[in-house]
Amino acid sequence: MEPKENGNQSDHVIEGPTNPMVTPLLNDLYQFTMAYAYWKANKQNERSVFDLYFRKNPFGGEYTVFAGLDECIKFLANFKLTNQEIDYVRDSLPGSEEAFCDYLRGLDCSDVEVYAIPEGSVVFPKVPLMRVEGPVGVVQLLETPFLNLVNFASLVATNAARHRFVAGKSKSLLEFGARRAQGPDGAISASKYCYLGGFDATSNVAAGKLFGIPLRGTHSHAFVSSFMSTDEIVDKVLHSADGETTCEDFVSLVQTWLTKIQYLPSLRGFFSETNQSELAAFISYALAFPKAFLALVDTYDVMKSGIPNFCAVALALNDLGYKALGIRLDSGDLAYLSTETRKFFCTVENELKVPGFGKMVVTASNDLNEETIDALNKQGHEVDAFGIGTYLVTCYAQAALGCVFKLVEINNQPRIKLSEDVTKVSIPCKKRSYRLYGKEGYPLVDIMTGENEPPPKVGERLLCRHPFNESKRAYVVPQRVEELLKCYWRGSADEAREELPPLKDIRDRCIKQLENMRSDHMRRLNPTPYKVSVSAKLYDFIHFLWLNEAPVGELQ
Ligand SMILES: Nc1ncnc2c1ncn2[C@@H]1O[C@H](COP(=O)(O)OP(=O)(O)OP(=O)(O)O)[C@@H](O)[C@H]1O
Ligand SMILES: O=P(O)(O)OC[C@H]1O[C@H](OP(=O)(O)OP(=O)(O)O)[C@H](O)[C@@H]1O
Ligand SMILES: O=C(O)c1cccnc1
Ligand SMILES: [Mg+2]
Repeated sequence: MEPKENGNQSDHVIEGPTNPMVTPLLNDLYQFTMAYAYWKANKQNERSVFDLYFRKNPFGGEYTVFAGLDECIKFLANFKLTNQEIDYVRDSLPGSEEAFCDYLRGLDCSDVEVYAIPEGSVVFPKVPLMRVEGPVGVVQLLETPFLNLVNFASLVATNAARHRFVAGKSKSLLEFGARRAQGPDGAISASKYCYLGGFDATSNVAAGKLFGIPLRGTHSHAFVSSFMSTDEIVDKVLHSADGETTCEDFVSLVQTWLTKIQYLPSLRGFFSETNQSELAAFISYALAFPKAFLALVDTYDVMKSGIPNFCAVALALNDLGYKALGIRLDSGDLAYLSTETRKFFCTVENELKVPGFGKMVVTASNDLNEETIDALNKQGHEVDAFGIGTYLVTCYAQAALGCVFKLVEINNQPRIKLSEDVTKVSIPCKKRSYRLYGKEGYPLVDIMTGENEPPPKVGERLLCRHPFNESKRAYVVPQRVEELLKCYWRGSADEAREELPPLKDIRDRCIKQLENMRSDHMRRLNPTPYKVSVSAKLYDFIHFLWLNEAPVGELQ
């Protein structure tokens, strides 16, 4: 097939969502109830526009990472109810007419359009992340699945981005959450979106296979405590890295090194007998993975056993031309232990003249989160990599993002949802949104306009108004204008639309955008809110509609 007009369109079929449980029935009953009632009222084909957006940034921050779009498009492109599903819906709507089943049978997304902000973008409250337009009967059925696909994805991607922010660019961040995640989809989604939000790797093998995320891992305490003594090691042979020499008894070589370290002038008296079952475990791991030796050093005593044992094995490997990778700490005071470990490594490097030994990787894990990493930074530490599970993947600090899906127009008539709580009032109309950049290259403000208003122009002064607060407004002269909503679906996979980029590209976009935010929006304590605004025209219209729709009270 030839590429279509704009050249950035993909010709292939869009595969289904990652999770086969994502079907049209992954929905709230009321969406089907409404679909039936729309159909009964012969309204099902009325052209509707819905906005998907959130109202407040999570984790006490002032930014959010948008994620989940790719899965929404995959869902929509394959939206079709099976006969069994239709039978089940009919049985769930007592008294529904058989002809409704024919309607459901014919339902697909060939008359739906989706405009969205590119996945991996930094986004802000009230600005539509997605604008979904189409026959109200079918678009109503997209609400719950879309919210399900976007809410956790964006929340966990933001959580990952926040962990990255506090850890710093130079640290490796490993997602270790599969065992603690909320079920299988919680685990797979967390691995995918933590990578998107800036993690480097996952321990989750299925996620590695599904999404090409780099896999990383160490070993557990079970492996260490499964060994009793070095007598268990039967095959002690290890060939050198270049294959030219053979060490017949690697165990003895390690033991010789252990004695040497013990008597190093600056380590004399530092440790005496180390744990021999731990030593056996380390030697066995090294024999299995001589090119990638690492060790969990806190099973018995980090400084008196784990670290000396690890160094003895690493030095023996070094004799044979291998470079050990490093250690993992999983308990205790991680600031103190990582610093002591680094000192030990540097002493070995200097006294035994082993270049690079002091630079081995120290990985830390154990109930880590933004706060503990921040505390470690303040104390000073020597951790190079953080392995993070529970707090990251369960989004322990905030349970949900709270994205909503609101009707903003039907049959070309703008609609508004009023609320006592002004933050819950929806912004009506089919809109366009733009990000305006200032002189220093940072984004200054997002602005929403009516669909037919002329776009903001570079160098032209523009009034940006707070959507609900009359006194809050500012003139902006943008140095760059970026239209935020792009077309991701226009009825079929063959119509001109944005590509669904590979996960790695989405991650790169996310990292780049986060780096380009002004630092006061990003700081953890009392960050400055990013401004979200509407054009003067849209402001006036919102308030006109508000007055029109709100009944006037009568005092008695
Ligand atoms: N220097 C530090 N500053 C602040 N928090 C730390 C520091 N070192 C470790 N932590 C955190 O303190 C908590 C210690 O938890 P806890 O007392 O359960 O573990 P532990 O006793 O070290 O190990 P175990 O898992 O064997 O019980 C963890 O959340 C860990 O991330
Ligand atoms: O602490 P998290 O951030 O969730 O990271 C994952 C944890 O999983 C492992 O612990 P394990 O399952 O062996 O349990 P334990 O640490 O509670 O003993 C690992 O040793 C980490 O401590
Ligand atoms: O590879 C690891 O070290 C790991 C993986 C999952 C959970 N805890 C640790
Ligand atoms: Mg643990």
